[in-house]
Amino acid sequence: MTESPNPNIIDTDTLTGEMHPIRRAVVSLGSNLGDRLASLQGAVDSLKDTPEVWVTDVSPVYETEPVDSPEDAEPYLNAVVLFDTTLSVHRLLDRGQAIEAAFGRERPEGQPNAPRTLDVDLIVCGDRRADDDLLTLPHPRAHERAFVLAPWADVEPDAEIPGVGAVATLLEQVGRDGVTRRDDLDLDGTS
Ligand SMILES: Nc1ncnc2c1ncn2[C@@H]1O[C@H](COP(=O)(O)OP(=O)(O)OP(=O)(O)O)[C@@H](O)[C@H]1O
Ligand SMILES: Nc1nc2c(c(=O)[nH]1)N=C(CO)CN2
Repeated sequence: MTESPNPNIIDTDTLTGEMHPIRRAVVSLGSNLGDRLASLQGAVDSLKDTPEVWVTDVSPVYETEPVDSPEDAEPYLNAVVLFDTTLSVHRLLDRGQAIEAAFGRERPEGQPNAPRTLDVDLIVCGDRRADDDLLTLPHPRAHERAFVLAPWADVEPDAEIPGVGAVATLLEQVGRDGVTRRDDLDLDGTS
């Protein structure tokens, strides 16, 4: 756990001049190609190295059956990362996509949910909502995905998806089929 800065700090987006209060954000990490654990750890380290991002919690790792994926898709490793940030939500999206690219993420045309070395999805950022060509917040499918809800509930049992509901309740509804906590695997959130 890292100390968060003064919660009253208000920072300024250098690009837009917008002011952003500090917000608590959650990203979901996924990998089902290559060295899956190394990619997730790389994403955690990259988030920790991001200015205006203060990582507070890294969830346990889950091995999960591919959802809505090609028939021959391999199992995923999934985890979530909680952090405080003064970045705008679009900057967070950009940062997530840059981290995906740095770990070899490819986007084969016409193949939704193709195997990927690394996926970084922004799940929530405080109670911020977005619905534009680039970004939907809260993430529109997080509430139905045990591979997001189970690791999130482990590190923040009273978490809420704003406008949707409590993560623990959503997880009860969705169930834990297809998700297995891998206590033999560990992400280092402290380095
Ligand atoms: N909350 C969000 N987090 C990440 N990407 C988002 C979000 N909302 C919209 N997007 C958009 O979704 C596009 C496709 O992202 P990506 O290819 O990672 O999807 P995916 O992870 O395969 O599928 P899914 O969105 O179902 O998790 C991105 O280019 C991005 O602009
Ligand atoms: N188990 C699992 N299934 C998925 C995942 C994922 O991270 N884990 N990501 C997807 C698109 O983001 C589609 N399906």
